Amino acid sequence: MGRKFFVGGNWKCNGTSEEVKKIVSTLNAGEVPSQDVVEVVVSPPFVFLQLVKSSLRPEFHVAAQNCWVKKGGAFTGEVSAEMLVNLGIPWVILGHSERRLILNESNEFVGDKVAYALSKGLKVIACVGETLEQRESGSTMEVVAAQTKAIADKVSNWADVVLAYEPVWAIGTGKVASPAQAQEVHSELRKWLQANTSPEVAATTRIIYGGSVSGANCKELAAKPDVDGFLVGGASLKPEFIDIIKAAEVKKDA
Ligand SMILES: O=C[C@H](O)COP(=O)(O)O
Repeated sequence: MGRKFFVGGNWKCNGTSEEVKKIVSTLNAGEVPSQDVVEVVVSPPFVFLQLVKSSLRPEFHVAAQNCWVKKGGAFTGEVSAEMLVNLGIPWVILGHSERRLILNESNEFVGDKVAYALSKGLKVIACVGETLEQRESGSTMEVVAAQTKAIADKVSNWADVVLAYEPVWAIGTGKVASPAQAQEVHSELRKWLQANTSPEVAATTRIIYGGSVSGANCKELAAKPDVDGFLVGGASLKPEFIDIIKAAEVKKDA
């Protein structure tokens, strides 16, 4: 199938330059599986992207946490896809639930952003996920399918997309989805891709899990067949991120 394990570290709105340097030196010193086995991408705030890019070990890559929905111009406070490309930033996270829920980014807006970023040559970590209320009302699949559809409607080439399933109730709460819960949604998302894009896209697109992933729970999650990696928040700021990267070995041995 060839889905290389993918571990993203989303640093969110955290860090001083001193802290960032410390995290980078921990990452640089970490013993991790080779890049044939795992792809690692860390996502510092915009202002630290260059610092991280220039000091991080070369086999790890960087991602921005957002970009503007179309060509740059009179959009105060925004950063365009063109700027990221110009600075050699290969990845961008789009549709994170913190942006969907706090900044009111709609499914369609996220779909437009993903399509525009891809058209400029960026690779995209596209996030989907349900709230606790939606899960409890039984609409998890309906919600994540609608979020994925808004992307699929505008995107034909999925080769540069990693789909991150991040249940909102698990983000930053310490309440991780069980491996079975993650597997269930990932498997349904893969079925959705099979039915609505193509069997090839379904078989090759990496679907990663995010929400309170830690050094302690990552191996069990990684053992599930449709969990192709992680998008890690809080733990990506800590040395245990190295242990999470090492969870890729679970797949190698599978
Ligand atoms: O993008 C990462 C997710 O929001 C997960 O964050 P967390 O690992 O702190 O729960």
